[in-house]
Amino acid sequence: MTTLILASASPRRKELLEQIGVHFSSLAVDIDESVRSGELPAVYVERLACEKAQAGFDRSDNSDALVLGSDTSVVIDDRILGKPSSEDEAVAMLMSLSGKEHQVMTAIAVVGSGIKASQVVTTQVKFNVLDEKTCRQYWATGEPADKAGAYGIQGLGAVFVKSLSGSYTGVVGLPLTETAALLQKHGITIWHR
Ligand SMILES: Cc1cn([C@H]2C[C@H](O)[C@@H](COP(=O)(O)OP(=O)(O)OP(=O)(O)O)O2)c(=O)[nH]c1=O
Repeated sequence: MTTLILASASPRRKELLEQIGVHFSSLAVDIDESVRSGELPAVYVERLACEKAQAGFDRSDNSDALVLGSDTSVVIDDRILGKPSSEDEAVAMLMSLSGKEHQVMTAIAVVGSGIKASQVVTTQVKFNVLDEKTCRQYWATGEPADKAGAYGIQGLGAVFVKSLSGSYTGVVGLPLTETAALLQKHGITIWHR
């Protein structure tokens, strides 16, 4: 049986993978997350997911393991929003999403011996109109700091979301339908088989 390693430090990704009954271990990887000049958002998230999976495979001492990596970015008008590094940046990100539709792109990638596969899952999210005071109060809760686009749909940030079309779990960080299919294709068992 192939063993699975999740190359991630994200508690959300761990919880999501546990949710579908997959057995795995985790490994934190550190890669350079800078965007290359002219790099398209979908190309960027897919490259990062592949680099995380590859870094996990290189670090693991089990060459029979399959390593899963993932990356999430919020995209508004083709601009990539990663994690905010300050209150002002978070407020600017949230205000740029206010009253508009944006995309959340999450890429998943697997790397194993002779295996390299990846996929990007895009979800459309419409935001309510926000005001700056609310954005500052939201920053003070601590929730936005470690999240792409400075919000968490699974937390207090749920009140900002008017509608969504696509993968809810993809927005949280790991699109479960596509992840289950990718893992099963490479010999990993999920809850039912
Ligand atoms: C939009 C959105 C993002 N996020 C999170 C998902 C990701 O964990 C994070 C984006 O950062 P990532 O760089 O994708 O991942 P990470 O640094 O948290 O973890 P890893 O170790 O796997 O690299 O934003 C939410 O939790 N909820 C949301 O609604």
